[in-house]
Amino acid sequence: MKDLFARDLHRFHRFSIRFNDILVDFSKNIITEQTLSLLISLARRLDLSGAVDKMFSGELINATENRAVLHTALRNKGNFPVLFQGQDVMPGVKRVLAKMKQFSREIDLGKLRGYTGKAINTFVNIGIGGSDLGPLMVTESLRPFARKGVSVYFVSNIDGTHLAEILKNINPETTLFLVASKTFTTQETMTNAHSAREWFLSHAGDKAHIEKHFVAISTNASAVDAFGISPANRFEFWDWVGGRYSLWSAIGLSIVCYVGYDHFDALLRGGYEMDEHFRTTPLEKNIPVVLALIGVWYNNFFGAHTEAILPYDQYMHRFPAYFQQANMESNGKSIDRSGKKVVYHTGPIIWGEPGTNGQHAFYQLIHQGTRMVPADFLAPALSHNPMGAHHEILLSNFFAQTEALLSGRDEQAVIREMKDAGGNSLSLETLVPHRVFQGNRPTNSILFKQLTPRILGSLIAMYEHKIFTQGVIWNIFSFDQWGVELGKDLARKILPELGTPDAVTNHDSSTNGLINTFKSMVRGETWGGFYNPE
Ligand SMILES: O=P(O)(O)OC[C@H]1O[C@H](O)[C@H](O)[C@@H](O)[C@@H]1O
Repeated sequence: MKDLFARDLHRFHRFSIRFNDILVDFSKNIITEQTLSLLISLARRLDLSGAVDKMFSGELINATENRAVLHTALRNKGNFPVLFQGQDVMPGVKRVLAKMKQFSREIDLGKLRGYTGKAINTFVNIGIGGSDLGPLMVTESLRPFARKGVSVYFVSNIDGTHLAEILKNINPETTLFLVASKTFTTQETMTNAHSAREWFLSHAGDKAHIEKHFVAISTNASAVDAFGISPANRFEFWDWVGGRYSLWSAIGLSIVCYVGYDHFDALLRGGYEMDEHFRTTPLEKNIPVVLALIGVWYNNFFGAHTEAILPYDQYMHRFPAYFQQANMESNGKSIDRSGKKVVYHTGPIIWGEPGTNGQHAFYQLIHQGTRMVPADFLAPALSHNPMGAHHEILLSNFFAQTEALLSGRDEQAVIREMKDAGGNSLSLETLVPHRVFQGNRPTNSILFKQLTPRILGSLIAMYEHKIFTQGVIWNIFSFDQWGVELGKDLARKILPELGTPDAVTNHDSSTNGLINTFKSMVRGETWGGFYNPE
């Protein structure tokens, strides 16, 4: 890469794209113009543009679930009709948005009141996976835009500790629970929702009060009824919204409660703007496409296993976790669209933490480890919390890290520096190889003006379309998630076994041993060695 930069003084201009208030610099990659044009030919050969049209026009591209993939309709600010099976989905989308807006107004006006007449000021989203990570990541990212005096909590884990710790902090009189589940059958969410309802009733007494304290967000009207939430308190969405792409739907209600409808609307606008960019920009200048192709380049030609997402913004601390689900659940597949096993690698492992924390934790491996870790660095030019030199220090680290990863530090430079610092010849010899940085480690830098709802919307949609593009290249179905089923099925079978006094013998010896030791620990037995079925 260093040579490529030396040979071409305009490399930054050639390999970066500006879109609204976002700059995507992909020049610090091991690519030339030829690399990109070959990768773009690959995308053309696989008819990426045709695939994009199919998604936006509501074809059943989620073939293994026989569903369309239309989360883009949820943020369709162009107001053009979006047909699904011959019917325009936009009137339904607008109806739900209007209901969310009205709900937001009622919060603003203090009209949303609990069973004792006090104003609701606490919102607890109960959901998991796509019904948790999206709204959680967005509310965290948009904290500077929060309504005054309002708090939001997220309960996802089936571990009772998650709910219990939140219940300690909230007042049933002023709390609204948002039960968010596409299917309304997810074990964790339904268990948490029932426990929250019991807790609420233990304070409020009368079941009639539930109406003021529970709303549901779901595609499953009858299950919502069965839970005891009235249709007036149900916010609907549709099968053509994938769980991990659903924050734009009514699943975003907790975002609306926390930051208000107008900011949610700006988030949708940002998403829409990126959709338009993705739909209409030639592949060479198309941000999600270029990022996707660069990802394919390392994944399939360099053997990179992972991709790091490193936001230099504390508010974005859940951004890597959100895209861990979006990406790994979408592209963690090994069967292609014709049902055959793929003969190449598909989705990478996604991980990351906010900078600069990561620098003091795992960057050592990124700089000097044996594996290539392509990394995206994201940072805002302006902080919401200007405080002394904090932001300049933060950004100096952002710039320094990608520069260090590109340039490294060779032996001569290490020796020079050590001599300048007065090292003796013995320490020179032993230490030099350890202090050399090879460099040539790829990064994308995504610099944006400020973390606003609109820019956040664009950044989320950018990664969504990157994932989509890679799914097309790898010829896999990105919108199903059959891989989460087996564990769920087995847990359902194991659950009743945990309550019986007898030892289990019907699993492999490890699983038997673990279950039986668990039972013995719960019974308070003293340690008697390993369980032996004989
Ligand atoms: O929204 P729900 O129906 O409760 O689903 C919640 C989550 O659980 C499933 O297991 C899927 O893996 C996720 O994609 C989904 O977001």
